[in-house]
Amino acid sequence: MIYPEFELKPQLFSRYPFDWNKIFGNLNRLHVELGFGNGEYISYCAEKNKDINYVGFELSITSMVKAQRKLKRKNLENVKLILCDAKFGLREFFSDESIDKVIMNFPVPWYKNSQSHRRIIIKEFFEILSVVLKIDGEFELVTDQEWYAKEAYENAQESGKFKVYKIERNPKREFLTRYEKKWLKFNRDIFRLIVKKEKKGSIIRLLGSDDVMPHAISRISEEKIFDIKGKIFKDKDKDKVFVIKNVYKELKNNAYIFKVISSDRDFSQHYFLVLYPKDDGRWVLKLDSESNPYRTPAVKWSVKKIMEVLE
Ligand SMILES: C[S@@+](CC[C@H](N)C(=O)[O-])C[C@H]1O[C@@H](n2cnc3c(N)ncnc32)[C@H](O)[C@@H]1O
Repeated sequence: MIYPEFELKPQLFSRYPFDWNKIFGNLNRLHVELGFGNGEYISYCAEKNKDINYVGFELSITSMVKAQRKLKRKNLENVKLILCDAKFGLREFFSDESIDKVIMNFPVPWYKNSQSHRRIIIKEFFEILSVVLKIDGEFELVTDQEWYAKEAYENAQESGKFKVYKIERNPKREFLTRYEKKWLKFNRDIFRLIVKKEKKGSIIRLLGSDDVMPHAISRISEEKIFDIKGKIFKDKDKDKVFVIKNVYKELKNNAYIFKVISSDRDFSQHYFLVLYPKDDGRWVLKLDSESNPYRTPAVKWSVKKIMEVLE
């Protein structure tokens, strides 16, 4: 984090979704960019429209740093950037009907079938949009891949909640993103899809408003600790899964550390849990202080379940 005023760390919040009016300190409209890259587009828009608040999502730390430098140079106060999967963030951090516009410029298409689950514009994405966009709010997708625009078009149509406009080929855009310039140099066609929300849908969010730090206290059988390494746990409806990748013993503190990977539906996280003895003979299991996952149902369940298994 080089300029903390531009970066929001959502894991540090205890209530979801956020009150964006409070975060920005005004009641301005809200636009969201998914995959902002090096931040050219979001900083251009935010400088031009000071009366609109912008939130950007990105997965690349390098891009995040570059984008923050741009915002600093322009001294912008109407942008917050988040390092997080855009689909997860759109679902969890925005309340119903709070966003005026969502834009995605040149998403990674994930061509291969085996990677298609990573595509953002899958059916569930339009369900999320149908909840978080205001009525008449827009989603704009710009891509150099015609099939990708068509897939998004079909998914939006199928959802039945949007007015879906015809895909435009080589639309006139007042600002060209880095990838747009790159593809235009190679004489590639550019495709734009715009959809407007007409009806509200429904979604189930993972994060709630009581996200306390999960922890468990119990008597355990210490000899069971290393036996659970490599074990996979699935709940009965398979919404939550976790695996204990490794178990370490801390020499100094008589404590143990578990490296865990958990998944809630399509969202995975890595984190560490620490297990240490109390004076009364019981043990405490909780998130390690260095580890900051979202406290999703799978994370909470992993703490409870591991303690149960060790009892
Ligand atoms: C092809 S680049 C386009 C960057 C920029 N929008 C542009 O047009 O120049 C795609 C960007 O999306 C980001 N990205 C990919 N999947 C993402 C996800 N699930 N959530 C947030 N950002 C993502 C990548 O890190 C990358 O910076």
